[in-house]
Amino acid sequence: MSDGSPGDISEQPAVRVERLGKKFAIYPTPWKRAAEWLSLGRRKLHDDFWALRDVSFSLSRGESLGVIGVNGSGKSTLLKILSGALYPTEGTFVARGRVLSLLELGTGVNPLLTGRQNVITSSRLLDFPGGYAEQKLPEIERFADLPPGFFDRPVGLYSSGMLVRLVFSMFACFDPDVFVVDEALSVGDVFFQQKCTQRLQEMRAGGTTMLFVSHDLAAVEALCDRVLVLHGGTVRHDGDKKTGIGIYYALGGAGQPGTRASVPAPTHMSPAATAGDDARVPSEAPEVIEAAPQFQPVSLDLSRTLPWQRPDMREGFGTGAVEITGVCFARDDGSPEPVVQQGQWLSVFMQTVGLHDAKAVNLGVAVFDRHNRLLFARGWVNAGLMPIDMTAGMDIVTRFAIKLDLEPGEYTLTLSAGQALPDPTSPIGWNQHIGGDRYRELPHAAKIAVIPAAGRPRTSFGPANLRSRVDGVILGSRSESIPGAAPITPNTASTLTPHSSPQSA
Ligand SMILES: Nc1ncnc2c1ncn2[C@@H]1O[C@H](COP(=O)(O)OP(=O)(O)OP(=O)(O)O)[C@@H](O)[C@H]1O
Repeated sequence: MSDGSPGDISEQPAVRVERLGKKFAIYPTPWKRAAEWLSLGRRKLHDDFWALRDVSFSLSRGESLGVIGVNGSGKSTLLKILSGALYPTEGTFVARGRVLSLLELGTGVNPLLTGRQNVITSSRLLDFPGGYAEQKLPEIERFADLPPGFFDRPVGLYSSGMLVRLVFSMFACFDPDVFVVDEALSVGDVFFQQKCTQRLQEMRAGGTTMLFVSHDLAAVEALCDRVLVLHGGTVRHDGDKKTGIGIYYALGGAGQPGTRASVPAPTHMSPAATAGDDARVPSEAPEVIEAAPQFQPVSLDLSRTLPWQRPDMREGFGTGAVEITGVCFARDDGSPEPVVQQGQWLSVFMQTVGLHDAKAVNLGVAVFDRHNRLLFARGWVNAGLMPIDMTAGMDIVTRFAIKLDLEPGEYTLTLSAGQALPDPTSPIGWNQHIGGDRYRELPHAAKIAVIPAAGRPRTSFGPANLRSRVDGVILGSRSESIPGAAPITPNTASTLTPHSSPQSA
């Protein structure tokens, strides 16, 4: 029940759900449904199934709730009720203001109409005043950033990614009071996902209340203030994210994180890695069972022509004393595709040219995930290279070799030329933070991808494969004091002996 009445909405919860329940009738066969119908209610030939039971919570204006739970826990049922697509069997809910929902993306979009016509039709269906959609059209078209001409082509010709772009842009620009979003967003490419994350954060800051259903815990972390864990249709947790995510894991959630991304297949890659001081194994690290990349300083080989591309400069900023003119990549086999298997190295080459005098230039690269989270940043100063005074016409190529032991997916690179600041307290005399004034910075200048490592057992889960060790020690048999526990025998003890499959160090 959406309550569009004005009043002082800031005082009241934006969404209030009380003892909500949804019961489905499950018929063993279709004819039993027909037979029950023909009996005019005299015979009950179905089982009742409660997909949701006794769910209560409330959300303040501008709050963002992540709804998580294992498959079939009732997440979509809850959000469909709140979006008005399903009636509850019991309980009540109030959502103040305009509720827009991205659930089941594409429903409600007419494939015969163009993107532009769909925006206008949707605004009428949503009861916006005349002229509202026309006024929003430029913003929607700009945000969707469809390939040239597609905004005026029938939506039936769109790819799934283009459809996501259109529908998200339309609903985000329609300024909802309550926005219901689901995993549909994971369909778009990494640039668009980052744009969506940023937009959702702006909407939150502007007072939009959000309900976000996802199995993607990174998205929940990035976008939500609070987490609701559903299990078997009931609430298991309503509160802080960390506890909620722990409960979700304990209930068997996120069994296969991060394997959804679809990225191009790699060409052959040699197993040997290239240089990088990160390959050094700390003294306390265990023996490396997997053939670990060796640290071999490699001089920058510029004898061959590098396949420079122009970086994406659309979001660039800075004083302009230095320009970043090119970016290109090299994998271990020398091929230039920016796609590597998990755990392999990618060399990122950055070309920088001085346009005016620029003091103490520190050149750096940063890796961002699809939720725009900074995963890694490193520049000359971090790597122990001295910043350089650049003059007009000076041409510098930097290679950043990075071991991409990240979960499969797409990532973006930000390239920067900043001004390093002297810092007498730092061991190298320079402030090692990447922040500071920028001669030039190109956010999201290029895209890279990580794909699953073929034929290699997965040695960890989560966004990054951190260096780690796992030890097990049997202290003795306590099976008598633990009811139901199997006794520890020499056989089970032998399972703690490292087996021969490769492990990460
Ligand atoms: N129309 C329906 N008729 C019968 N059962 C249904 C119907 N819709 C959903 N269910 C059942 O209700 C339960 C909750 O479904 P729901 O789609 O809300 O789960 P979910 O948490 O969104 O799952 P997932 O993560 O797989 O999308 C499931 O057991 C599902 O089979």
